[in-house]
Amino acid sequence: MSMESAANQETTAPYGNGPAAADKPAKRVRIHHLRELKERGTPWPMLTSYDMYTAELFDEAGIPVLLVGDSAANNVFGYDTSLPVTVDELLPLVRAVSGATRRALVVGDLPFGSYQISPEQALTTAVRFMKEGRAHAVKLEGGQRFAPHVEALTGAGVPVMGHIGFTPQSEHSLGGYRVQGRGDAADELLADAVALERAGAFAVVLEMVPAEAAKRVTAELSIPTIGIGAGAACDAQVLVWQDMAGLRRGKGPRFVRRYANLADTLLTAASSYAEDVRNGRFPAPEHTFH
Ligand SMILES: Nc1nc(=O)c2c([nH]1)NC[C@@H]1CN(c3ccc(C(=O)N[C@@H](CCC(=O)O)C(=O)O)cc3)CN21
Ligand SMILES: CC(C)C(=O)C(=O)O
Ligand SMILES: [Mg+2]
Repeated sequence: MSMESAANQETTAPYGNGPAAADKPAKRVRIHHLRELKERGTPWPMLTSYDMYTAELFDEAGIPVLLVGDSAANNVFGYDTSLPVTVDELLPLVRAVSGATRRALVVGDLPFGSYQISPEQALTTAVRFMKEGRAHAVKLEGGQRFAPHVEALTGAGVPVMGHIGFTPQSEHSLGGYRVQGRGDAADELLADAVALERAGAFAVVLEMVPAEAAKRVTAELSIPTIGIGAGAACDAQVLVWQDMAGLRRGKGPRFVRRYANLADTLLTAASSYAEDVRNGRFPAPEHTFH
């Protein structure tokens, strides 16, 4: 089969738009590019994604890094915290996102319980994310105490993103959603960040930390910092996509800005469809076969 007819087959797939990866050869974002952006002082965006449609759109929008967050627990599966989500639940989502992107670096978030036990467990889980999920990198929560875990992964060729500050997998020991790294804790935050960089992490998420502490960490590290509720001095920013696009209703965390109101858009669409079916206005002749 010629390349052209193979491409046509993709575009005439019965569902979806076909994998974006089929259109053109991949020019995947590389980790050293993120470091260059830091050196140039150019902030970059990261979003979560958990499915092929959002992955394809965010890739097209030029989001260089997509995170398949363990926040799928809250934003896909409807759990009240991120703790219950499993590797087996996340892997198909990672696979969907990596399969739908051409450029974005896809990071899989290791869920609670899948890496903390030992560096060996971390590597076993990370290998599943890379092989079965086709992730390009993985993320894990924790600082100095997880340096051996990060080393085990980077030593095996798995790029690792760290995550410190407020770490949702520890919300019960942290006593809820609270800003971390205030006062004396800022030194500990910096020590955690430095330990992750030394262990070979390629970037580190700073979640809900004072802007001053994030600024200091960002200045001290040569790898990019990615803030969520960590101020404008970070090298990059991340939001959960349903918060960014207003699909999730309710007030939500203070660090969110809404760029659309998908909740209202979908509610109106579904209500109009329901009304049309009930009134006999859908389907119309053009939707009907004879
Ligand atoms: N949709 C969604 N957005 C997120 O940002 C997110 C998730 N889910 N799930 C996993 C974690 C949990 N996160 C959260 C969740 C809630 C708050 C929150 O309610 N924050 C309040 C209180 C802050 C405080 O008490 O200091 C806020 O006003 O920011 C913060 C982070 C961040 N992550
Ligand atoms: C909010 C980001 C950093 C995250 O860890 C997630 O979405 O799971
Ligand atoms: Mg997470």
